[in-house]
Amino acid sequence: MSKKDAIFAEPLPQVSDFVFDQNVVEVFPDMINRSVPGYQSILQGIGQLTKRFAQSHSNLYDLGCSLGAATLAMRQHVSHLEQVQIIGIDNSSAMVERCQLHLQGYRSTVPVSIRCEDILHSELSEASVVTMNFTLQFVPPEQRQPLLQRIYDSLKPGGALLLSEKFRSNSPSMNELLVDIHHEFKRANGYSELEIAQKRAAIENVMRIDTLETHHQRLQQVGFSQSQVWFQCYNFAALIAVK
Ligand SMILES: Nc1ncnc2c1ncn2[C@@H]1O[C@H](C[S@+](CC[C@H]([NH3+])C(=O)[O-])CC(=O)[O-])[C@@H](O)[C@H]1O
Ligand SMILES: O=C(O)C(=O)Cc1ccccc1
Repeated sequence: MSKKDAIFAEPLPQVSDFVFDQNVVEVFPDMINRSVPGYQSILQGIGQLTKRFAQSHSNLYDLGCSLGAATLAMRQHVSHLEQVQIIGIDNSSAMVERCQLHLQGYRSTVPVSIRCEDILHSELSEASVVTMNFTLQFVPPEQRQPLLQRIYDSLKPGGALLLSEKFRSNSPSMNELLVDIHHEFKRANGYSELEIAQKRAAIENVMRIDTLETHHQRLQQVGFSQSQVWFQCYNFAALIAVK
């Protein structure tokens, strides 16, 4: 059981930019489950889609793997394949260390390696499935297209990118509605107004979110022939793009 997230529970004199440090690692499962609507459903879908798109003799990547939740979801669905390995990458050493410990608690015949690297500089090759479950939103906006281009180039024909993101609506009033019902979801999960406000202030400089239209356009620009939202709850969505 992970500890309860109380990172923003007390008033802070100044809210600093959010970082994935040891304090966040300790509460991460509780934080993500109480903050991201549909997180468990998305993990289940990542498992299902991995089963369909993973190929023998290929690499599967989990970019921004945190504690390896998507890595585990993927791994459960590829044991019938030959010569596959899963590579999880995260640039937070605290996350990577805890992820490695966590994965030791599960058994599988599918090899997994977890690397502490910046995904902007990782080598990607021979991929059949690349998962970015709420990671692209932390990449500087101008780096997103070059990163997606490298992902596209690393994919084998028929390979897929599984991309989950918080998004904003083009319409200010519809955006306000989605943000508001997401905050209501957080309140229902026990976060106070203060926690919601301080988290928002901490994250606004580090998490720059796009519209779904921008995501679809960018995926098309780098070469994906098809992209489709397969899950949405409030302002959170999961897309698949196929090479
Ligand atoms: N440039 C980067 N290079 C590597 N890692 C990065 C980078 N930028 C951010 N990260 C990492 O991306 C992760 C984002 S969390 C992903 C959840 C997970 N996918 C899950 O399925 O539970 C989502 C969230 O907390 O909102 C963090 O662990 C960062 O260290
Ligand atoms: O914590 C929140 O309320 C957020 O919106 C941040 C967030 C967004 C997407 C994944 C995890 C956390």
